[in-house]
Amino acid sequence: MNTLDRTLISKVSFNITCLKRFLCYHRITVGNRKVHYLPYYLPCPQILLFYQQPRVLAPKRQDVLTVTPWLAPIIWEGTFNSEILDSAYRPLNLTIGVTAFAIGKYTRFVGGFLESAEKHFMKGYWVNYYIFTDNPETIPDVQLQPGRRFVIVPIKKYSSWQEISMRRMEAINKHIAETSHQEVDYLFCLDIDMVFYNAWGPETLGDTVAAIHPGYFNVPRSQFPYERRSSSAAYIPDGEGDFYYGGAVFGGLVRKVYEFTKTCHMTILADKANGIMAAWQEESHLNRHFLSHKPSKVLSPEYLWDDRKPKPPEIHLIRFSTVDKNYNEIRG
Ligand SMILES: CC(=O)N[C@H]1[C@@H](OP(=O)(O)OP(=O)(O)OC[C@H]2O[C@@H](n3ccc(=O)[nH]c3=O)[C@H](O)[C@@H]2O)O[C@H](CO)[C@H](O)[C@@H]1O
Ligand SMILES: [Mn+2]
Repeated sequence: MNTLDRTLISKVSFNITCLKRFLCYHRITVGNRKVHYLPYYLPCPQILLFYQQPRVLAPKRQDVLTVTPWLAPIIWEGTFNSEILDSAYRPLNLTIGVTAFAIGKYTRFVGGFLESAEKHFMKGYWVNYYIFTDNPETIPDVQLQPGRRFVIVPIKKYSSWQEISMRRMEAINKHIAETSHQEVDYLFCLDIDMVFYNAWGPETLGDTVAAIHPGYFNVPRSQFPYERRSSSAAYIPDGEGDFYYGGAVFGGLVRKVYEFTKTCHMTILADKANGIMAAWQEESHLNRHFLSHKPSKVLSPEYLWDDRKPKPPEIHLIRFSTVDKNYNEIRG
């Protein structure tokens, strides 16, 4: 038996255990030109999945809005099948980046954030964590799963918490331009005072992704804390607005996040030149931007919850949530 045959046979015995494969035959000629057919299996390009039929007249969720008026999906537990999504996204070999800032006392959140992300965030995908900090020595050494990488990005500390929060747009934008555009396909920009409790997977991937703030998913837009002064570049007049998005979660294709952070940084600088700071800093600018540049995917408050809030019946699964903290102590 020649080497080719041997490889083929070992392939057969390997693949026989794997059900989701195509059975094929290899045509080989041996010595006296006699034709043999050896069976072997190829990875099936369209893996057969068995799942419940989606029913046109039986939507999975009737208690919540699952699509925006501009036809972007709003992601809620029960509306998607992770297996189908994984079978579409896994073969793409994507790398997902995460930026999170740990400046001053916020370094204390890094351990809980990373440990929980290792359990729940984009399991089975390549992941790069970019932790921006003014104090690299205090960042704990968290054991990462294979295929996941941790990068410390040294950054200076601004004096006020408002400035620290707003300057994230500038720092992320610069980092994409210099480094991460070559390293990741998608990028999520997240607050660090948060913990993952449940799976965050490929259902969150989209060109531009925003998350509905947990404090305002059930109130009329007149009560959204948008910037209401017309002198600000983040101004949104009464009677306008879709959702109130949180500043703690946004993302998308890395080049879209580049464009988005660039615009927000520019509008923040325009306000600064006019001696004004928006009501909720960069979150106000983010909301202004997403009003005229609608996100292509919207994450429900499952993806941006707050530990201090009781869980209402519409929230079936809390995935990522703000940990309780003493604002006076930590920002002081
Ligand atoms: C849930 C949510 O949507 N949160 C937003 C909200 O308040 P938050 O109360 O969530 O803001 P925050 O105190 O968590 O600050 C935002 C983030 O900036 C970083 N940081 C801040 C201060 C500091 O001293 N060191 C430091 O590292 C850290 O990554 C933190 O998570 O409004 C902020 C702007 O006012 C941001 O838009 C937050 O994303
Ligand atoms: Mn926060």
